[in-house]
Amino acid sequence: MAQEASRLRDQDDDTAPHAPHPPHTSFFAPVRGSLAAIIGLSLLGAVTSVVPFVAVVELARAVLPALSGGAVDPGRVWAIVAVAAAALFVSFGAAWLSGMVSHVADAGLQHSLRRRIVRHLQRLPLGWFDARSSGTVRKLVENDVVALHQLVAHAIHDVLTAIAVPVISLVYLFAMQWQLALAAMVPLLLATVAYVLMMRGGAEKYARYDEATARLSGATVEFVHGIAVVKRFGQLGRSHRRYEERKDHYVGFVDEWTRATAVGFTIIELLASPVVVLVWLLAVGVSLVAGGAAAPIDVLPGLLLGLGLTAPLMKLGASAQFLRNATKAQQSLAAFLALAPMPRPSTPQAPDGHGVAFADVGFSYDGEHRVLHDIVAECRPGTVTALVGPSGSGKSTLARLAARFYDATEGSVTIGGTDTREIAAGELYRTVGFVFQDVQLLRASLRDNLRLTRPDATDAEIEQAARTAQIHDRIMRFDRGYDAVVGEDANLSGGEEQRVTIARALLTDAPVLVLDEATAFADPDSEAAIQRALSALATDRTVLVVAHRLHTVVRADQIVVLDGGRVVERGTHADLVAAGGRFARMWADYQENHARALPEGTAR
Ligand SMILES: Nc1ncnc2c1ncn2[C@@H]1O[C@H](COP(=O)(O)OP(=O)(O)OP(=O)(O)O)[C@@H](O)[C@H]1O
Repeated sequence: MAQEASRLRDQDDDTAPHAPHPPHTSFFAPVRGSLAAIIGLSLLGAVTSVVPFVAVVELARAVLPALSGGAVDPGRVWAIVAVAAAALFVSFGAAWLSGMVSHVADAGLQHSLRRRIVRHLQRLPLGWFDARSSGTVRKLVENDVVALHQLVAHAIHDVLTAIAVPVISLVYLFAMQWQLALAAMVPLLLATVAYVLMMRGGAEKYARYDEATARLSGATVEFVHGIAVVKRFGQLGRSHRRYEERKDHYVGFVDEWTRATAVGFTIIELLASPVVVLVWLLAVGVSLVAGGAAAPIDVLPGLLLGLGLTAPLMKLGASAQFLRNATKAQQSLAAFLALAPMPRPSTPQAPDGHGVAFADVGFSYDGEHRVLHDIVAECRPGTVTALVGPSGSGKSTLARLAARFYDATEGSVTIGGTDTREIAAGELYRTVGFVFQDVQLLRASLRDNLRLTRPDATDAEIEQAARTAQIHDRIMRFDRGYDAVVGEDANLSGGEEQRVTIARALLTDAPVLVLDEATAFADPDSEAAIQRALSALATDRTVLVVAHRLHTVVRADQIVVLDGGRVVERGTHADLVAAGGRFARMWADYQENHARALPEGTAR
């Protein structure tokens, strides 16, 4: 087990495993020794748990002669009692030890698995997180790992015991009195047949059950989360109806399944119940004795051990559910760990400067549909480049390539002349900061949120960044100022949250900044504040902004117009308007539609 501990440590070693673990085989490999010990101990526990019953039979044989005036051998009686006591002791000890070993192995396995998951998460392309909710990650780290816990810590021991005890008992019974042994098998076989018949099509039923559960939880989350939006747009009835429909579907399915299996379960319970088994074995035993096929003492083993044959069957049913969950969890963990990590450079290079250049960049998310074609663009340090274009033209995708959320499928993205694929991840994240539409503030103080990417920032630096991002005054209006906790006493509007993230980006000191839809939530007042904050960001930095509202890019040094994943125009606002092309038409439309919404002082 010391070796196992070191193997688990090796798996956790952040520096070691460039070599990926083969996903399927390696889950349990580090605890293989413990698993063997659990199996051995469970079997030992099963064998020794039968011994006291055998001892009772032998004790009866030893003392019965006394009833007919015969002599009892006290030495033999004590020997039997000693064996029974020792077996009981070993049986309990083995069960205890097996529980200990399995829980220790399980704790190590969970720890190692969680770390593997987290480490793998760190290596996945950032784009993977774009397309997934935190629920996906939570399911992997929590539910799937817990499903494996049930397997290692409980199911292996339970299943082995549930199979081994009846098998050992039957072997003993056949050795003692085969007719009664056969009779003892009857309830067991009938209950097994009933169970198999009842569970026919079980895989499909479980799949439908899982689907109904997932649909119901989806509808519940949608109903609860979206309640404000839904109410506002008068859709409460519809959302509630969807929830009701899914709840009815779920309840209907469970009801139908329960009805279909209720009779079967009752029959199994009856067949397995001690009273029924006892009456059956007594009837068979009495008729065997009456027919002269067995002596009364030969019936005793059947009565004692026959009773214990069917009970484990019930346990097996519950364990089967654990095994099913563990198999599914193992599959989803294996699929996750098999995801290709972002390739790491073998000899990382540092960028020389912080200009960003796209050279003949092509990109496809799925390997089939190209969303960017032959993009050539250069963003010089100290300038703002705005990406504009119709919805779906590839603006966000191009911006994300600069932050290496994904790697270009063709061509290259360079920062300071160095291909982003050749820059070490830490260096790249220090170089490129991003503020995306999906503002992520943690449930922590505003101060901690601001210095998230630069933990050593001083209070003065934090305040300076907040002032530049036009959010300092708002923060000071909270009773606890910078110590106010987001979501507790610091409740911010969408625009205010964005200014906090801009302040955070300012503090990061990243020389390249990628901003996507940074003004999406803003009202006209906070939008003007955000514009001032963005201008502050641009000083000495290379800034790439994905812009929807064209007035926000009037002052950009360069506007790159995308359409259908291609660059169709580029230039300053004045150049492009004068050229009378694609941008000029977009600008004219925009002015017509938004003229009244433009904040004061905006170029028109
Ligand atoms: N994670 C993804 N997986 C697959 N396809 C994607 C993904 N993200 C975007 N796309 C597709 O790539 C194309 C470009 O999308 P992108 O979001 O870059 O455009 P956009 O110009 O930023 O659009 P919008 O202005 O609507 O945000 C679209 O066809 C979109 O459906």
